[in-house]
This record gives sequence, structure tokens and C-alpha cells, in this order.
Amino acid sequence: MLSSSRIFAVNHKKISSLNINNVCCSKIRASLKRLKPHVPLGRNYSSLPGLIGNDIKSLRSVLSPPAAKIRNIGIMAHIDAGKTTTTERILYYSGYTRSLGDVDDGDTVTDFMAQERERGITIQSAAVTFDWKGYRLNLIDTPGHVDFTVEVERCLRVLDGAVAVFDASAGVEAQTLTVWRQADKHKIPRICFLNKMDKTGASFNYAVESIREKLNAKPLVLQLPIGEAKTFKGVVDVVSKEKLLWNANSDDGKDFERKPLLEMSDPELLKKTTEARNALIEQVADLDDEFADLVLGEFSENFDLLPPEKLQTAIHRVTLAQTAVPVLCGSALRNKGVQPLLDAITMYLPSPEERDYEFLHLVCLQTATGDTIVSSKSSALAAARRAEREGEKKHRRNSEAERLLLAGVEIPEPVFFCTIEPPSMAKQPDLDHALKCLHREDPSLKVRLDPDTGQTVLCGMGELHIEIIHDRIKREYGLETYLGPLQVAYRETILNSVRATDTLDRTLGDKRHLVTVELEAKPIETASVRPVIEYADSVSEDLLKASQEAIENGIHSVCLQGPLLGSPIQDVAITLHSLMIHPGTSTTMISACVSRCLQKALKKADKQVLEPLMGLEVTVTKDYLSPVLADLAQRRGNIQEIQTRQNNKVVIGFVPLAEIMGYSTVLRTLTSGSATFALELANYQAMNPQDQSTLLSQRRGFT
Ligand SMILES: Nc1nc2c(ncn2[C@@H]2O[C@H](COP(=O)(O)OP(=O)(O)OP(=O)(O)O)[C@@H](O)[C@H]2O)c(=O)[nH]1
Repeated sequence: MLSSSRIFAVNHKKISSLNINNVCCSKIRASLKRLKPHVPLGRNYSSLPGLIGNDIKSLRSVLSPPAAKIRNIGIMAHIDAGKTTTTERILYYSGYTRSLGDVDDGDTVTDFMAQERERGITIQSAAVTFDWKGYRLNLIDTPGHVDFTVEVERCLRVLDGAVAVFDASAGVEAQTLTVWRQADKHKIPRICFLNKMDKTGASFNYAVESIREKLNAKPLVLQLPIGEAKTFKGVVDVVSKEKLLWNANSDDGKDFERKPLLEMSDPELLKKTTEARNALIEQVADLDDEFADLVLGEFSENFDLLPPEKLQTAIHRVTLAQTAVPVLCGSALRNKGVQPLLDAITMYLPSPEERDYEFLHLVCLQTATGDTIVSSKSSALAAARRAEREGEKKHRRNSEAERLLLAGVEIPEPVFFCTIEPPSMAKQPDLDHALKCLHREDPSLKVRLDPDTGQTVLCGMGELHIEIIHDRIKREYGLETYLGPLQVAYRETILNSVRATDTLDRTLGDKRHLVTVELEAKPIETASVRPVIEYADSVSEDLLKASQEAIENGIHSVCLQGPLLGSPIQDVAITLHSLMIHPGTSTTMISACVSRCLQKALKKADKQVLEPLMGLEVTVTKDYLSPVLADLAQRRGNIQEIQTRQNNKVVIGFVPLAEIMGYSTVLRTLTSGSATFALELANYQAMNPQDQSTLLSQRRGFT
């Protein structure tokens, strides 16, 4: 009975380590497999204090620690900032692994896929569970490359906190902004880790300023570096006024000493640290009333008397409130600064208990017959709509549908596509199966059938994305497939209003199907991927009730394949002006008539191709700036600004996606491999008439 049906969006669960593991279970299994020679299959609890003899209570807390002792966190950053290297060190110091893996040697735990190891990049998020000083940490290492943004998004939804890793010589980079925005959207408290402090050009102050300016965040400087670049050897803990120095002779960074700063031995550093601590106390007091009362009352005369724990508790509160972000620094590659980062994770990031997930109070997995479990926002909405149709009470429906929206993942539209063919027709079902599985795992991969050729078409987020999918089909499903040329996913729109009328009159058997439709298509200003559908007052409500779904299906199917290139039509509104349906006409016929009528209207309209415009950021040394700019000019690039970032120039601008295919190879050649770039879809822009007609001729095979 529908009144008892409930809808759960539960594709990502959280709270326990088991749940996080479910998100990326294949990856964990593979990690454990690789670790077999070193680690017994099961968790290494060596770092947990309190497990004595047969103490059942302790044992229970080891197996399932109280929620207050759990941290579900993610590591996120721009590509190559050092997430995987930092994760690798974290696993080593926590006792999860017994040797240090290296991205450059292709032997890290979290980058286990063959493609990740070969390319030294993270493609799929990996979850690992380990313990640190009595806390259970469930950690996800996420990819930095923009092609795998969805992977980051799906992880952020299950996290309670995140560590944002930065390359200290570059500060905030293009993809940092993207992941930061995603974390803002999911309201994830964060800690910043300024990595690569050992690298030439590393600058703590520059990186902190870039967090303030570009991310519009309030950095809380909890550490100061001791030395920078080649001279980097440790950090000062601003909260406790202690210095942490790593033993230069230790090759794994386990050995470091923590000493209070003294006037006698470190007068300068002590002075700097006291200033930084006072500034930190004032900053936190500004953000937290409880702490302000404490500081102004008892400690206003001398901040030195304020116990570190009081400051730490207040920092925890402002981190949780996301009014500021603690900033730490180190060098994961040189094994410095990672243990204090782990302490900060347990100290400042929240436990699951401290986070409020409204939709999770819905989702307690006590399901019963009649419940609906859905896997995405669109299926949640479809289920909610179905529930609505079948008569649930109005107020309950609305609030439920709204809450379900919280649980969805936003999947960006793909910008590239290409055909994919199996080695033989007999293998088509195997290919379909592989693509179905891969799509389930990675919803940003879309698969469709070309209605004209019957070919399977892969749609993805970028060249790398499609390349990796191709490779995975070969390695994981044993299928050698053939990819057609990579093509840009264009869109279409119309430039003027057009009207059409159509009648469909067909008799099948002894049944007459008769529909007459009049509709109008017009351009709209607001960017809308799906057509806006409106009904004129003259259309009878009763008629509409019975046929609305069929009408909308007809409209949507036409808008998926525009008349120019067969690309989706966007920024249009369709108004149904009149509708006449003969009794007994099937909904299929209604859909067919609406589709035909809309196609007729679109044929008459002035049409425009829209092309994906990419935001581009190229980081290049001064010597190579000119060739990079000259090349971008040839690619119809529009340069917005050129910033100076340490010793580099950063070119920021826009370039049509069609012009930037294979850019990594060209850029490597132009700059002897010294430049890096990041691309992100900015919007869809109208092509100029000349480029549009060239494109149309190419597609029609005339050039
Ligand atoms: N100098 C220096 N290099 C580092 C440091 N940490 C990482 N690297 C190097 O930076 C490169 C990228 O490191 P990764 O750990 O793969 O970075 P990532 O952020 O996981 O990369 P993606 O997942 O592909 O985005 C590798 O060559 C590392 O050796 C560091 O602290 N100092």
C-alpha cells in the first residue's frame, strides 16, 4: 500500500568504517591483497592504547569505537599537490603499512589501479581504515584531475571532514577552487596542509595568503615552518609554543623531537611564535563568543597563561562551524609534518556525532516491504513523483522530496564523446555489461546508442577520462575495444519563436488514435539544459492530467537530439497552446504527435550551435610564456589575466574545448615539459557563424 511506502536515497552510507568501505570496497580489497606480505588480513590495532588481556570492553571499543572517536575524512586537492604521498605517510606512521610507498615508484596503497600506478595519478577514490592514538580514522584519497570531479563529489557526501592539501610553492590552484566549492556545498569542515615545503619556491606566507584571497577563507595559522625549500627541517606548534624537528638521519621520518621554545636557545623563533599565537587567539576570539568570554575574562592580561587545550577546543568549534580553517605545513615526500597533521585531524575535525545530516535521520536502513531504495537524485525524484501521483499527503510529499534532494550527487554533463566498438558482434553483450558496471561505478560516464548508426557511444568528462575507461574495459573485462575519434559534445539552441500544428490520425485494429497539437518553441535567457514546459490556459486541465507525462516525454525526446548536429537542445521553452485527443488514443500516439509537431517547429527556427568553453589555467615559467600565449591565440583562446605566482606566470583564460584536444602533448613540447595546466568547463557559448558553418560541413562530410 502506498501510504506506507518510504523512499530512501542510500547509495552512500556513513558513520561506521564498514560504511565508508562500502563506497570503495573493491579498492580496499585490492589494497589488502597487495599488503598481504606485510600485514595480516585484518586491521593493525597496534597504535591503540588500552587493549589489555581479555578486557572485553576494550576489545569492543577496538572493534567498534565510540562515534566520538571516529573521524571520516577525505584528502582533496589540485592534481599533484601530494594527496597520495601524504596518505601513504599517514598509513605508515599509523602502523597500517610497514614500508613507505612512493607515487613515483608506483607502489602506493591507495593508487592501486594499474592506470594509477603507471600514470602516477589518482583516478578512483580509495578508502582505508586505520587507528591513530585511540581514534579510528576512515580516510578517502580522492583524485585531483578535473576529469574525475564526480569521484570527489561522491566522496564528499559521506565525509565529516577533509584535509585540503596544497603545493606550498603554488598555493591555491585551479582545481583547488573546484574541490573547495564542492566541500562548501556539502558543508565539510576542513584543515589545510601546505605540503611540499621542501620544494624550491615553497612559501608558507604566499600559500596562506592565497587561501585567504582566493578561497575567501580565514586561515588559522597553527604552525610556522622552520626553514623553507632546501632548509626546511621542521615546524613550530603555535598553539603549544613547541618546536618539532625531524632527525636528518632518519630515513622514514618516524624520529622527531618536540621541545618547548626557550628564550635562551630560540629567541627569534619564540618572539615570532608568541606574535603568531597572540594573533591566533584574537582571531579565534573574534569568531567564537565562548572563547572570547574566556580570553577577555581570565587571560586578557597575558595570553601566555591560556592553556593550549582551551585554544584547541575553541579551534575545534570554529573549524566545525566552518568560520575558519586551521593551516599546517610539512613535506610528505621528505617525511616531515605528517604526524602533527594526524593529531590535528583527530583534534579539530568533527566526529560523526557532531555533524548534522538531516537526510540520514531518514536513512537509518530499517527498511520494510514497500520501501523504495534509490541510488541518485533523479531516481529519488522519480520515486517521489510516483509517490505523489499515487496520492500521498501533499505536505509530507514535498518535505520528503526536498530532503531527498540533499542526498543526490550532481553529475556534470559530459563534454566529450566517441563511438566504441567490440572486437566482434558476438562480444557486444560483454561490452554492454562492462559499460553498465562502469557506469554504475562512475555516473559521469554516459553511454548511449546512436539512433542512426546503431553504434554505442561513450560520453565522458575529458580525454583522460575516456582513455582510462577504454583501458579499464581491456584490463578488467578482457575486451579489446575500438574507439572512434573523440568528438566534442556540442549543444544547440534556437534564436526565435516558432509555432507549429500537427495532427496524428491512425487506426490500429479497430481503434482510432487521433491527436491534434499546437505548440510554440521560444528561446529563453536563463541557462537551462532541460526544456521549460508551459501550458496555455486554454488547455483543459482534465485532458492534461491524463496525458501530461506522454506530452513531456515527447518534448524531452526531441530536445535530446537537435536538428543541426543531433546534440541536446538547451535554453528553450515549449508552450503547448492547444491539445485535442480522441477518446481511446494511446499515450504513445500522444507522445509521437507532440514529438513530430516540435520537430516541425524547430525546423522553421533559426538555429545556433553552442560549444563548450573551458576555463584554462596554464602555469609556466617566464621563459616559455610567449610561445604559450602565441599558441593559445591560434586556438581561439581568450586570455583574461596573467598572474605572477612565485617564479611562474599563470595564464588564466577561456578556450573552446574543440581547440584544446591533445593540449598536454603540445604544451609539453612547447615548454620542454615545464608547464602544467588545468581545464574546467566554464559554460556553453554560441559559435560564430563561420565556425558553425565549417563544423556543420565537416559533420555532413563536405570537407
Ligand atoms: N618536493 C616534494 N614533492 C612531493 C611532495 N609530496 C608529493 N610530491 C611529489 O609530487 C608528485 C605528485 O604526488 P602525489 O602524491 O601523486 O599527488 P596527488 O595529489 O595524489 O596526485 P593526483 O591524485 O594525481 O592528483 C609526485 O611526484 C610526488 O613525489 C613533497 O612534500 N615535496
